[in-house]
Amino acid sequence: MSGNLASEYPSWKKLQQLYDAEHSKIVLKDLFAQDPKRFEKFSREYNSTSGPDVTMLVDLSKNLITEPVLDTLLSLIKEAKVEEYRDKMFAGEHINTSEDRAVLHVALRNFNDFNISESGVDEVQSVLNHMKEFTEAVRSGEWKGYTGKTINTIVNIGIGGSDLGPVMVTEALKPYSKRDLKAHFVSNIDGTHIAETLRECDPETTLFIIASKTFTTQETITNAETARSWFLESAKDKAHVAKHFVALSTNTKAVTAFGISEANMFQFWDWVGGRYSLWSAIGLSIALVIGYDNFEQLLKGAHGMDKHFKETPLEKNLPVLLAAVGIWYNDFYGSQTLALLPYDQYLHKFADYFQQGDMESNGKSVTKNGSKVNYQTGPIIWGASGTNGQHSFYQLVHQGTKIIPADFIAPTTTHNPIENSKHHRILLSNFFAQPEALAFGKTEEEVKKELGPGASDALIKSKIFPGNRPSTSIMFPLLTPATLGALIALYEHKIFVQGVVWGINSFDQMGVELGKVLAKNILAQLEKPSDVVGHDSSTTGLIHYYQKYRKE
Ligand SMILES: O=P(O)(O)OC[C@H]1O[C@H](O)[C@@H](O)[C@@H](O)[C@@H]1O
Repeated sequence: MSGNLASEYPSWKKLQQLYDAEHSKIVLKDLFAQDPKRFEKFSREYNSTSGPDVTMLVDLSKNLITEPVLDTLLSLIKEAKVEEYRDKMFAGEHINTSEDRAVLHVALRNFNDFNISESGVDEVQSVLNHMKEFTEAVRSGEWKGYTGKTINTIVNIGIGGSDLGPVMVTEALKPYSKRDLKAHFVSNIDGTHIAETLRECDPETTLFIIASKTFTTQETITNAETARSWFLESAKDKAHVAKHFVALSTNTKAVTAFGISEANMFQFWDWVGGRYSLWSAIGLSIALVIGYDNFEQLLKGAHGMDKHFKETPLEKNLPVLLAAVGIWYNDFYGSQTLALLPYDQYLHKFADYFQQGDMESNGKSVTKNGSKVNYQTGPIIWGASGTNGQHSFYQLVHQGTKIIPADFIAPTTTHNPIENSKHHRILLSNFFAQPEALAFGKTEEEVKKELGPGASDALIKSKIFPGNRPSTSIMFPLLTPATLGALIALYEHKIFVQGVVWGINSFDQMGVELGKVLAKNILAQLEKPSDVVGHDSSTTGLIHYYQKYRKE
């Protein structure tokens, strides 16, 4: 994050030479045949050294790497001063230079371990205490709605980082949830989202959580106002809002102007980036659903990974290793994407979550110094939970023209061992089989043997799997709150490492601004065709079409 161009580091040049000279010889089938210890060499086991026990296996051996390649990637990471920038982050230095802010999501899950001095860090525990007290009051039924009934429904209204984390984690940790507390998440400005949600809510028993770091986001404020009007249609008296609306924000002024008292506001700080905020007050819906103690386990699991990232040498450091292989594909093989493929239904929102986490962080094309990069930065993140993806897009991953690096993620044990864990055994056999098929493929000879004499050449060719398609496999015993915390932190730090190497600022999001400004301008012109000025003919034509056919 020095702002240097990655392509100027000596190791970058060496990697290019290695790629040019070696990549056609990096054939997984041969590498495994030549080295019976390849798995031992390229897999790492993580065991937490603080907080709850978390173990995880990260197997990098099915990646298109050799020891010289990995060593050079690690040298690149050293040359980019990743360790120095990591320590700056943990020390609270303002590494988000464009916004002059510290980047301290790690302080939200620190529990007084690392010494971090930045204003607000000393308030973290008191907000956690407030969250604990509040969640316990709601979950126990002690917190009553305006007619004296207990709360049985929560609606988190937020978007981007104020939505995706809570959605992903509450889904992932459903086995720990209070099943009689229904949770909804409203994000989209499309009125359908709030309208359909409100249809399932009773104003007497619903708690609205307005989650917005800035408390100015158009979608969230509009949805919150709609929810308040809907609520007041029944409750009538504005004084009842206090029992049914709470806010999670850094903006006290805007929260109180909305009508939510400071007592019902859960604070966080400008050094918490939206896409890194599930660990903050933004996690209130998570704590309500899974209980405060489980929420704390999530934080502690993440802290264990923070410690690992901060204290482990590069060659054993999991976020560093994931970042290294990602750079190899992204910048030398020319891969455009990374697929996240959890073989766990509870993680079905994991790829959606890291779409924002990774793409909003590293979707940049100028360095911190303002130089245009001459290499690829953040990958396109996508994915689906197994085995659904297999019956959808895996065809292209196996036999298409692109190289699609993929992370396969699975627990050894399921929360739902129904039918004697039969489902889980089938699921995991797919989890093991897919990376194997990707890596080793199926040769023409094998296809011919299978089809027998007389098979047409075209049929034979269509059944060949080229193989040599890379993947990383991540396993852990069970998807517990602490394990999930560690898994999320693993990817957060991977993103950090890559951002530092690419010299970009992973912690601003200037790219979301332009469209917002244009939409504001257009909103003021929607009334009549003569108001539509200052646009290209396409935009004008589209707005005119809307004006002609709309019915309101
Ligand atoms: O929490 P807020 O302030 O409503 O922001 C919601 C989202 O807005 C923008 O899209 C970006 O800034 C995101 O990073 C952020 O998560």
